[in-house]
Amino acid sequence: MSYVSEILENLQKKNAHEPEFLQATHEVLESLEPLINSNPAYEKNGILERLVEPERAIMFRVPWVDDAGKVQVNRGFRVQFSSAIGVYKGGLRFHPSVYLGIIKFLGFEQIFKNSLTGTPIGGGKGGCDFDPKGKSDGEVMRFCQSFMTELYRHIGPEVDIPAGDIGVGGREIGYLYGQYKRITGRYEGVLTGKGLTFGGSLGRTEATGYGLIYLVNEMIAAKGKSFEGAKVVISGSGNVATYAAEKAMAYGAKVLAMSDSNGYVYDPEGIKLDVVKQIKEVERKRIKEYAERVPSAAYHEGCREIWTIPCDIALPCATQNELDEMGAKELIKNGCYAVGEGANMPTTLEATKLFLENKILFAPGKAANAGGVAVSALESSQNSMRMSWSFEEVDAQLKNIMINIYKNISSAAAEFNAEDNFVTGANIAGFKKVADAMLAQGIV
Ligand SMILES: NC(=O)C1=CN([C@@H]2O[C@H](COP(=O)(O)OP(=O)(O)OC[C@H]3O[C@@H](n4cnc5c(N)ncnc54)[C@H](O)[C@@H]3O)[C@@H](O)[C@H]2O)C=CC1
Ligand SMILES: O=C(O)CCC(=O)C(=O)O
Repeated sequence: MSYVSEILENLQKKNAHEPEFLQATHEVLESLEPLINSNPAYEKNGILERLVEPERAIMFRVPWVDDAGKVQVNRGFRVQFSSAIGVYKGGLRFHPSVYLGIIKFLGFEQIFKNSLTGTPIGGGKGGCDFDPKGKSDGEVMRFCQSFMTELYRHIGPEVDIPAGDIGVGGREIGYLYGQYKRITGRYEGVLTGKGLTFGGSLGRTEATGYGLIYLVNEMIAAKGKSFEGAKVVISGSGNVATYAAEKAMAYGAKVLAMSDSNGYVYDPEGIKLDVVKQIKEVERKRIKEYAERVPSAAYHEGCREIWTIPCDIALPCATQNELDEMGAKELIKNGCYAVGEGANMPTTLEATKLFLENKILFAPGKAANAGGVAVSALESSQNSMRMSWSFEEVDAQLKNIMINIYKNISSAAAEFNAEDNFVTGANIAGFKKVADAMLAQGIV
């Protein structure tokens, strides 16, 4: 049995109840096989065994009192996966589906993504099975304060720097930051995605979505295509989806549809983003509202059918495994030529395989959505220097980082005889730097 197969078998035995973690590790390890086989030092030093086991996984009780005076208890997590190349860095997700397996898959992906950014940050992720939907501001604040009352002892600007993810935006980061400061008495860059009045970076809100478009633009330009006049379908209507839509439109694309976990809206005249922002960022309502406000749009129940809309470019920006084999078949049948993952692991393994077999240009999340964490790293740098850069400066650095990521993943793919397979390219390019740091640091 090969070294990689042995690791995969052990992973399966030890993590049988964590399908998302198994999916993420399988995808990475299988594509690393040629590199691993050509470098015996990786096996000799147990690089893969160590890489698939988090350095530390913290699980904790989060008690809080709701508006009716009832005590509620949620389960919180922080998985500090790898510090080989820098302090742990990765978002916090507040969603009822959160359990250890989701946080481990996200933390594992984060290791390679953070490495690809070219900035010195290790991989981590955290979250809670708390559902912010339908909660009052007071409830969200009390929950965040309780969450931080445990988390604060495990994080710090030289240790672990959390940020946002699903269900954690500016409001939540503000409450978390306030509680950290109150407990520790320290004003420091312990979180990113902060408000602009207390150490946040211009451009962080837009970074993941804009970064996705910068990377996809490079990928399609290499084949003589562009966003100008392209029909684009984007799932989700949160942070990543909104700013991906904004930049795609700025590049001349028409965004035909967006969604949330209940359904999608299709607007053949092109999505009006100011309406989406009002509904989602200000009123925190469902995407269904869009069709009630814009006459050219129609609402459809069920979010998976969004992929039946004919388009040139598909951007899954909502959540894991939202684009399956059925969706992939529809997209391919309707002439879609490029897919860029704004979300983390939104495409199932079977759908990814179909895209690659059919020569669809496919940008995997760990490369395509790395712009968010890259600008988080820029926010940390600004905090350390006690400086604030202009939007233009941050955006120019983001663009540069995304262009470099594209160059690195495409040259890694070519080097391993997998031209235009950016899944292999991203895994190999992200892994190399981490593995070499692990080799240099001994068995730790
Ligand atoms: N916020 C960031 O900077 C980064 C986020 N990501 C990833 O991007 C994805 C989206 O995150 P955010 O936009 O930050 O979260 P968000 O909480 O702002 O938005 C999530 C959106 O997805 C929708 N959604 C949830 N489940 C859905 C489903 N099954 N089908 C359709 N829509 C669904 C929600 O209704 C919401 O509109 C996640 O996978 C996250 O891990 C990745 C890199 C950075
Ligand atoms: O900005 C960050 O530190 C983390 C963003 C994130 O969670 C992600 O890249 O998935």
